[in-house]
Amino acid sequence: MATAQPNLYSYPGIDALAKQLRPYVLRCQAAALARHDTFRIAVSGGSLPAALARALLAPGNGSPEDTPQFNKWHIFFADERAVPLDHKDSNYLLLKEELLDKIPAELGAPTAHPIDEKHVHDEDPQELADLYQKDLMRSFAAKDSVKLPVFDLILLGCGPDGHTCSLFPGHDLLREKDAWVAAISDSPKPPPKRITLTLPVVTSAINIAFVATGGGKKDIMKEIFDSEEGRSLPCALVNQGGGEKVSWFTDNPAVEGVSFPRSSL
Ligand SMILES: O=C(O)[C@H](O)[C@@H](O)[C@H](O)[C@H](O)COP(=O)(O)O
Repeated sequence: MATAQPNLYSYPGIDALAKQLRPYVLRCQAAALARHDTFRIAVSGGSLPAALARALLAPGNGSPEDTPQFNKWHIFFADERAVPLDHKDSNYLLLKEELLDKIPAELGAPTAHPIDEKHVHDEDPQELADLYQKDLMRSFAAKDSVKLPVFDLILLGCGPDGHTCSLFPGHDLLREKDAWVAAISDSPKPPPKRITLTLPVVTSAINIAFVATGGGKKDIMKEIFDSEEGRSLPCALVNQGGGEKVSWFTDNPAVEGVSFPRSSL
């Protein structure tokens, strides 16, 4: 378990947040391309795709450091709902509409890794999770040769109950140690059937970033950052497991009243 603290950044609003999220993501990109000439990331649903698009689709200064090289990106899903890819609840559809469809051709096209939609209507989403894990194995080498996939960056949201990915407070899935991808059939946030990266995969990433905005988040942010009782919340477990690899991009209303010290970039 990591000992160093996560970084908590706070900005006046979503525009200022997006301006800082962009160089953060692009620094992660540069380090990943230097390491293995590919940038492997995982993204969540909710408000995250729109924030990411606001950061990355803004005009840059044209320098290589400030330019997304999307043709080197492999985008996986931190969690996904067991619905067809054109369903309104699909995180893939959300990312496609918010970001993928809007990337100018000259920036190249990322390789997206959606779920296998042939299995979205199965009674049990386990097959969907197993197939997604196989997709990860193809990208991150066979599971036997690497214990866990190491993403260059995982981008997460924080639910009002402290969930992240589809890892919900008090759920058995939080104890999963072996699987890379797990199935859940009783998600408290609809729709109930989903797949999710597991906690060990999330905390093994080289960089982990949360985006949390709006006054609706301030109570749960206090629990996650300031209270003992909040230590078992999924977001707090990511903080404990990821330590200084974790960065929170928030706006001021989301962290109003939070005493945890702010970092600056
Ligand atoms: O597919 C999902 O349901 C999400 O991945 C989920 O974990 C989300 O990130 C949080 O619920 C925060 O959502 P907001 O960013 O919309 O608050």
